[in-house]
Amino acid sequence: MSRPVPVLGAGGWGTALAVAVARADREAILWARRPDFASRLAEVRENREYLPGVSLPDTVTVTSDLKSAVAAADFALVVVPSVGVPELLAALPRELGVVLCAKGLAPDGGRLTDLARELGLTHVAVLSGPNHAEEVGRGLPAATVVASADPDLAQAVQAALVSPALRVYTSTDELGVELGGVLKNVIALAAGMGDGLRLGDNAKASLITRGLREMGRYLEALGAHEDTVYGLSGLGDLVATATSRHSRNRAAGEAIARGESPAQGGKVVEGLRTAGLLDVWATAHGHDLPIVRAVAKVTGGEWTPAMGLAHLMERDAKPELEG
Ligand SMILES: NC(=O)C1=CN([C@@H]2O[C@H](COP(=O)(O)OP(=O)(O)OC[C@H]3O[C@@H](n4cnc5c(N)ncnc54)[C@H](O)[C@@H]3O)[C@@H](O)[C@H]2O)C=CC1
Ligand SMILES: O=C(CO)COP(=O)(O)O
Repeated sequence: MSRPVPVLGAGGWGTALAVAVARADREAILWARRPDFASRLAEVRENREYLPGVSLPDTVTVTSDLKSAVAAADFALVVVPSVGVPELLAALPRELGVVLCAKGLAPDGGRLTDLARELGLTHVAVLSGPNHAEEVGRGLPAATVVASADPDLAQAVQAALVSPALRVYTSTDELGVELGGVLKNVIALAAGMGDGLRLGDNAKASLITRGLREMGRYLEALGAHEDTVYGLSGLGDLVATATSRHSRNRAAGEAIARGESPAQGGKVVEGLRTAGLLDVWATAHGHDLPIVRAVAKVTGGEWTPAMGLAHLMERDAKPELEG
């Protein structure tokens, strides 16, 4: 019999993934950090704070006991926001496989997969794609990709999630899949600012296209497979996030452009943290990431959204395919 799948983190995405595991006819153990929150979720069977309207199937159990959650597992889905990933990984048994689902970076701006390996975890994978929790939780059709240097782990994760509602692909390009999800949040913030400034459909399409190009340049510089940026974790997630009413990153950008707080009701907005980390990386390594620069300056409070727009529109004219 297949072992239960621990899903560590009971926000919107962790809850939706636990439901997806149940839909794949596997038992899920949903771990929440706060005992009172876990008790309430176990009783009410609906995550009213982070994913309202989605009932937990009977095959999802809820706990706040991390040790027991992972005790019988081969691998766990790690679904807390990137700021919480280092502490959680440090508390896991070294032999456990970890599937990193956060779309953010480590505190030093590095990759979460590198951090996992530095902590002695050797079975590492990432899961990423155009996957709004609100839709996956409801069983609307979606596709995603699990990438790992360890093909057995990638296939085990695929088997634990695949169902008629969720098509799960595998990839060996862990770096490309991981960083696509990180970058697209920053471009989605810019798209939201465009929405807030009422820049129109041409601007949105141009931003997505040039954003994809920027993502491709960054991924290539770091050694990703050249096609990954055009896959689910790149183009797919960029379109889903930059255009969706569900996206917190897009909504945060829109709020900033309206002069409001970017906070999204206590839900994580990864791009706000990522933009500055990526801009520092680009400056240190001599890479030109103009959209990242504009978003970092605006979210850092140095530029207004209008100044960010001018930074992008008034750059030197050049051939489309050059950079
Ligand atoms: N919401 C979505 O549709 C998707 C989110 N993601 C990614 O998944 C990650 C988690 O996002 P969501 O579930 O949406 O977040 P959320 O904002 O819905 O919930 C965050 C959850 O993490 C908990 N948490 C916060 N800080 C923590 C810490 N230091 N340690 C442990 N738990 C902590 C909170 O109590 C809450 O339960 C993010 O990196 C996000 O980019 C990826 C795909 C889809
Ligand atoms: O990653 C996501 C969809 O694939 C969720 O995006 P937001 O974090 O912007 O809501």
